[in-house]
Amino acid sequence: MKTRHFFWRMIRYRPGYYLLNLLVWTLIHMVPLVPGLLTKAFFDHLEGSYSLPYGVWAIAALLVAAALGRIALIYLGCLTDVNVRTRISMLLRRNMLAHVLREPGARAIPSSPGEAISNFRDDVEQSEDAVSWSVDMLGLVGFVAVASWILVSIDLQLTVLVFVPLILVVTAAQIATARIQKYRAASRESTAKVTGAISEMFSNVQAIQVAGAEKRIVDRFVQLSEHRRDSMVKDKLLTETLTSVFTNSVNLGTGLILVLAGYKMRSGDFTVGDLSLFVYYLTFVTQLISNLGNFMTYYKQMAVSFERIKTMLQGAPASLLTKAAYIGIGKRRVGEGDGAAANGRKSDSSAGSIATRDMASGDESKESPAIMASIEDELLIPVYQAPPLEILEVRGLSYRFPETGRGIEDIDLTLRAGSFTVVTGMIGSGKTTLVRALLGLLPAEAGEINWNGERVERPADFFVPPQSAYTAQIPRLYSDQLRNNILLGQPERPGSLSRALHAAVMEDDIGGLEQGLDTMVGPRGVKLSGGQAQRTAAARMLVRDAQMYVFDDLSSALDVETERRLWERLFEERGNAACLVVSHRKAALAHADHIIVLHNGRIEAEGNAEELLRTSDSFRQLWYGEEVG
Ligand SMILES: Nc1ncnc2c1ncn2[C@@H]1O[C@H](COP(=O)(O)OP(=O)(O)OP(=O)(O)O)[C@@H](O)[C@H]1O
Repeated sequence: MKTRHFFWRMIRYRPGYYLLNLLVWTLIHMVPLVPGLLTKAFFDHLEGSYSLPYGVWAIAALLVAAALGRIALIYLGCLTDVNVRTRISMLLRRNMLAHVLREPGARAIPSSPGEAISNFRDDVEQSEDAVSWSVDMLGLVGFVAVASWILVSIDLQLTVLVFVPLILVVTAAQIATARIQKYRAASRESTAKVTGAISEMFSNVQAIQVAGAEKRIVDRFVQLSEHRRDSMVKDKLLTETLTSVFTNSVNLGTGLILVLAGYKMRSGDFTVGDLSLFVYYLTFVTQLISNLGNFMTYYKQMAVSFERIKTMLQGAPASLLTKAAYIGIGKRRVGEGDGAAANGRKSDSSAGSIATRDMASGDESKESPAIMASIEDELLIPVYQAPPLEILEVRGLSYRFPETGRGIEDIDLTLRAGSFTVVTGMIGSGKTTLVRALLGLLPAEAGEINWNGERVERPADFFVPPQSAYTAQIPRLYSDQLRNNILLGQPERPGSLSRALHAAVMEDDIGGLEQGLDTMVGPRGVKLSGGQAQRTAAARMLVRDAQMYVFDDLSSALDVETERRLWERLFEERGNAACLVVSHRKAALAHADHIIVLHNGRIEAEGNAEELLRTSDSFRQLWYGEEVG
């Protein structure tokens, strides 16, 4: 999609609001035609070349009325402009957010969170600015057309001189266009780097302190800020230089006209009223030129922002940015996820076909009313309930990180209901990548996943409760009560929370917290230990009754005894659910029906612990290495 299509689609989102804004601002820019003519009539009356029908006071009253009318219109224009701006920026941000939430979780944004914030904030604002400035054009061009016609009928030669600066300025702006884009891209990029560095610093304060790296980090921050200052100054300087070119070329034109008008007045061809009209209209022509320049600048800057936003989409069609959607203001319109679309998905889903569900959940490029849904509707997919798990088969699963070329290759895996499978291997052998690719948190490059023989087309949508639940290697807690961190919006069913807490071996920890489950935890609350955080994440997983539980190195922060209790309890409580566990600890390996040993992203050996101790060197190293360690 080209920038102009993006621009056009933003306008088309709420055409009524845009047209109203256009109308109001066209009137605002056209109204000054009236005081110009009134002023001319006034001076011509004084000079005696024209007689006013209702006298000088009527002119004064009309001038005041025109000024008041314009003030009222400008007030209205501010309201309509805010309405258009808000809707456009909310739509862009909403669609960007919906896209981020639909991307494979582990690669939802291609950059740092700080850079993503800059995309959400600055780049959206830039796009909104360009649309907002476009509404001035019609009124200003209309003003110039009517004013030109009036001025040409008075004096052709002088009128032409009004437009010479205009042509000069447009040419200058066109020449400077390439540079504006370059400087704007550089300044946006350097801003993103600074915000990225701030977010990294804030999230790694402890690591920086223990490494004694404060000075190095601050030096790097200063360097990035310096670079940003440099590129911002260039960007601003060029923008301001262009603005001054716009304004001053017209001022020069005004001077020329005044000189020429002086000669003409001496010869009696030109009245004081004519001069007042020329001078009055010229001010507004100046405004047109600088606004035209502003609009061109904003448009070019928007082109840069659009490119940056597109990189955030990671190859998804840019049309999804401007896809009509409900933004929470006013009434939902047809095709904006009025609930019917979501219900449609639900009923398709309840038919139980994994393939049907996939079609309904949508390919972004096939725009149909069914996918024109609000974020909530789009994310309401997990209502799907697959038939009870009998067998999950993974064939040829592959994923490589583009940055390092490392990952997993050609993985085959079978999980049966009630089974306990452990994935093990040395550090960096691909264990986490395997579970993430299986769950759709990374976009698998090849491979097939079948649930009871039926193909799972979109693992990211499918592998959520009640099909599966997952605990990541590094659990994230929110600044909220412990209870809410575990339930995460799920309604509390009688006994479910206490069962999950028991299975996750958390009762003693809860007893030790002054406010128990109501204790605030997370970044702004009580700091839990690594093991407590991991078990909170396990409880969060276990409170969701799932048919498959996936643990990524759950026990890495647990002592041996707690870990042993955890696996034992899990064994008792899991019912017929299948467990897929990433671990190299004996407590987990000893429970396993089946163990998969990964090496450099490939399956090196598999079997139970006894078999592997006989056949696999790597496995022996892992098994005995723990004892040595
Ligand atoms: N975000 C990433 N970008 C690029 N390469 C990555 C990324 N994450 C992991 N890798 C690489 O992919 C390979 C597999 O990593 P993975 O995290 O799956 O290993 P692992 O077996 O889970 O390791 P660990 O035991 O340390 O958790 C490693 O070589 C790693 O360097």
